[in-house]
Amino acid sequence: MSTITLESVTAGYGQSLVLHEINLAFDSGFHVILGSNGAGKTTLFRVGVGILPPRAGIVSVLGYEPHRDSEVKRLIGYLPHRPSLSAALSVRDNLEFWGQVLRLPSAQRRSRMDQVISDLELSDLLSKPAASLSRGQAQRVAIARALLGAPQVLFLDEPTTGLDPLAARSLRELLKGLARADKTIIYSTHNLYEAAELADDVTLIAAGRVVDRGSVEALHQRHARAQRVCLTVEGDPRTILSGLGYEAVPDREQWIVDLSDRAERSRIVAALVQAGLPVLEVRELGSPLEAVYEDLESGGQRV
Ligand SMILES: Nc1ncnc2c1ncn2[C@@H]1O[C@H](COP(=O)(O)OP(=O)(O)OP(=O)(O)O)[C@@H](O)[C@H]1O
Repeated sequence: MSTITLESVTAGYGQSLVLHEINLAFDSGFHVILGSNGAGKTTLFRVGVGILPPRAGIVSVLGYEPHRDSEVKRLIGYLPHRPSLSAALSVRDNLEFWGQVLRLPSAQRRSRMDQVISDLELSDLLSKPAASLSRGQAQRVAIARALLGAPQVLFLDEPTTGLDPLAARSLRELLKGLARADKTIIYSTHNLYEAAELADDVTLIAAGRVVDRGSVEALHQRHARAQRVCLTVEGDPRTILSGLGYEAVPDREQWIVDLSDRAERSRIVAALVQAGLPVLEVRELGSPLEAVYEDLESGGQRV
């Protein structure tokens, strides 16, 4: 049985339904959820951690129904979209308090606190009241809190939001290590580079429905049409390319070309070679998920 399963799950707020007939299963590894603002990612996370009961369908995490079995909440680490710390408490007391909520025995609480303080580089912040933290500092404390119980399952809703580039990188490395150590990580982000770097698989959500799921490569194959490439060519390719309907923009020794379709790559390379202009390199620019995302947003292929 998978660590997390959602079967025909429907969920929403008041009169409005947000998630429709969601069927998903996750095992250990890194699972990225992608979708535009309002697509339903945070709602999916709330259902997954048991804060929002589904209207219909079955949610199971580690064999429990999270909205019914409060025990499972101690086995799940959750970073909400807008994490709230206890403003008047220091960073240390926030973590200490959370360790008590999780009912960690005191020796384990101390060792886990030491671990997350080191992992999230919080030692200089421990005596500061949470209210005085910068946004990125508060985010690091909230992530530490989510990791405190060494949970088997992590739901992290845009965790790198507000982190500076080095803190974001060190968090990504930490989480990659956890995914390798058989944890199940459900992760939402709007950063497509980050998503492509981390994901074992990506779930695409639009208007509360799962529209596709797969590895970055598989999604790229299925969805990416337009492609921006960087060509390294011996000579000036502009005349040949303009004959094929493409504009080449010079970029130092290389040329940037926007292709309307991936399949055009081989056509332009063949035309250049035939014209006596050897092509030394064709490199796709940007994240491979960019074109996937564009296709998703333009209401492209649904599966
Ligand atoms: N507490 C709430 N009450 C009513 N409607 C809500 C509530 N929270 C979210 N919604 C609505 O549910 C829909 C999905 O919101 P959700 O926060 O799940 O999207 P999201 O994919 O996480 O978006 P974002 O990328 O902006 O964080 C939106 O239309 C939103 O307005």
